[in-house]
Amino acid sequence: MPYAETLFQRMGEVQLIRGREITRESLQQTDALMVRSVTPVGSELLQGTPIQFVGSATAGTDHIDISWLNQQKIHFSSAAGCNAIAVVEYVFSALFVMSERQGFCLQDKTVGIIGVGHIGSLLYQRLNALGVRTLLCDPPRASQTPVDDPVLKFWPFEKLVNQADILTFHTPLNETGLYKTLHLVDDDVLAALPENKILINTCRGKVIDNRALLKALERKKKLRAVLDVWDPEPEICLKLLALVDIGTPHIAGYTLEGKARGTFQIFSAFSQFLNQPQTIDLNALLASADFNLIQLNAEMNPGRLKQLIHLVYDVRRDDALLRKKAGIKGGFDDLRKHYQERREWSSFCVESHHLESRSLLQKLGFSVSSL
Ligand SMILES: NC(=O)C1=CN([C@@H]2O[C@H](COP(=O)(O)OP(=O)(O)OC[C@H]3O[C@@H](n4cnc5c(N)ncnc54)[C@H](O)[C@@H]3O)[C@@H](O)[C@H]2O)C=CC1
Ligand SMILES: O=C(O)C(=O)[C@H](O)COP(=O)(O)O
Repeated sequence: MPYAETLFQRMGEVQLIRGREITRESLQQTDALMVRSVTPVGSELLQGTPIQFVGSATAGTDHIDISWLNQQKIHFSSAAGCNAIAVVEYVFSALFVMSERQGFCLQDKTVGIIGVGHIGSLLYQRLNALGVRTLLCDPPRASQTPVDDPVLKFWPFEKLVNQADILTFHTPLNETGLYKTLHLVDDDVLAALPENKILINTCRGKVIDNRALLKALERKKKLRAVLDVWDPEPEICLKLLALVDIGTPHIAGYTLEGKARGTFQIFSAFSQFLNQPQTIDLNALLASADFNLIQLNAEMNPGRLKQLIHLVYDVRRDDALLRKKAGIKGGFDDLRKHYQERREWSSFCVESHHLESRSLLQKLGFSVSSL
């Protein structure tokens, strides 16, 4: 949780504990608890502790028993949308790797986005800017959007699965309920899936039944998978890793900006909870990126865009490291803890003579300037 110590010590004494090692005993003198996704928070951890505030510097909240916290009148705050840009940039990097390996052009494919919240809508915007056809599926939003809304058309899951060539998942993990996402992709969905689909999962491992996916990939069905999230983690299924095209250790959201925004969001919520609101400029705290200026001396085209995107972040780096370390005990967590700094596209300024190239890059989220 970058900057956590610097920020939270403005409010009191800070104790740092590893996320998987927090115990009830260690919280006996603690007023507020700030976690990330690896710490389950509920009665087992907090019953009998003086905790009054819980913050999670993450977008997902499935590790938090929110209804128990509400019952106990423990204030909870998470970091909605903090790492949406990071996940979208990860998906772009993976899409370009797959297009190169499979020899297709993204503009000839249809991308189905399942879950159109912070991440899904930004992905939709950026794919649109690139002229890639997208189909959207988000039943909770569809139930609130007027059916005749000309801008947003939501597809039922089964229909979208058939129509789209690439399926990318951006839902929360809902274990039960009307909008359950647990094993949204199961044996039945995989059996009915037409050939040559690409599945990308960057939301939660359990949204795809990993046992069913392994079986489908073993049957050598013409199916491709990109997995950042696994069931289980951190000791992932090595057989599954061997069969996916790209496998990474739950780092899709790990840009420095994304993580820092998470810390800032819960810090800001905590300072308001204490009635001591604070104004802090995130950009003033972030160090400038190691590289931040790129000169584009030709007009932007798909090949150059792929090169540029992989220059900034190439998902194959994380895939190679995971394949090397996943079999070693603690390897998955180690890669996450010592993650090599990754920056968002906006931290790179692309200089170009071409107005159209600059306009496209700007829509995609790069900073631009004219040469
Ligand atoms: N791999 C990583 O590092 C990261 C993973 N995540 C995961 O991605 C998830 C999505 O993140 P955000 O877009 O920020 O969340 P969000 O809450 O902004 O959006 C989630 C969207 O999914 C929709 N949804 C809910 N149930 C659905 C269903 N059954 N079918 C289709 N859509 C459904 C919601 O209506 C909402 O629009 C998070 O909950 C988290 O689990 C988020 C950030 C980083
Ligand atoms: O924000 C989320 O949701 C995520 O999945 C996180 O980015 C994952 O990172 P950790 O919280 O496990 O460090």
